Amino acid sequence: MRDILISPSILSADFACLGEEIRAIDHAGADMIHIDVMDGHFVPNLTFGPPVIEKLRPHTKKPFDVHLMIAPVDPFIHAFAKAGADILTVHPEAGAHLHRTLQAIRAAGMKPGVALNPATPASIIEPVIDDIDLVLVMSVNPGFGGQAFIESQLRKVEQLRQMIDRTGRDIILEIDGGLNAETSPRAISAGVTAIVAGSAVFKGGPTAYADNIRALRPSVHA
Ligand SMILES: O=C(CO)[C@H](O)[C@H](O)COP(=O)(O)O
Repeated sequence: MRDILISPSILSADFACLGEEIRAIDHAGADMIHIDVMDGHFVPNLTFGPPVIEKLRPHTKKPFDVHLMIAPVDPFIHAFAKAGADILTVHPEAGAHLHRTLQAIRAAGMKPGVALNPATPASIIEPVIDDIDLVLVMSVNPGFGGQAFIESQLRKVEQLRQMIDRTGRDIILEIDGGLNAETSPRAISAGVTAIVAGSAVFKGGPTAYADNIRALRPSVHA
């Protein structure tokens, strides 16, 4: 049985009190904090950048799992490292030099990750698999919380599970979009080791967060 990490997406948190929200999900059992950075160009939505992340950093010791939905990425890598990102995940669709970007993320002291849009094949990972610590399968088109899970992404998870197992390395296989108590066990059975969830964690307010996180982490034998 694999340990499953739960990484609540603060996209669904109350932006007026993000520090309190992060403390609440930390105490409720989150393993990482998933932070969605959107630029209104690579995706049709806007969130925030390094200055906000830097202000959030003192609110928890849990890793900041930062998903960049921005293009270009390279000019901002050092700003995210300085702000306190632990994992920095980028899209191959966002730039021409994925390998160079991943090297720069590691050189800046962070763990590099690659995110795959629903229409991007698993095979794009092959040439860089030795350079990454995380693969993020987007099970919705990125940009918004609360969308329906795209079933075809489970097949991609199975393909990536085999590719990762062949490396013998402990690469996190994460899925994001439409995860809830029904879809999460199926993603875990397909081979993910980390679940990102926004609306399913933040629904019901802080008193519900612990139960909501527990519901995403059933015991599944892999
Ligand atoms: O990256 C994202 C959108 O681009 C979000 O993390 C994701 O959609 C989570 O939201 P929900 O769990 O409500 O589907």
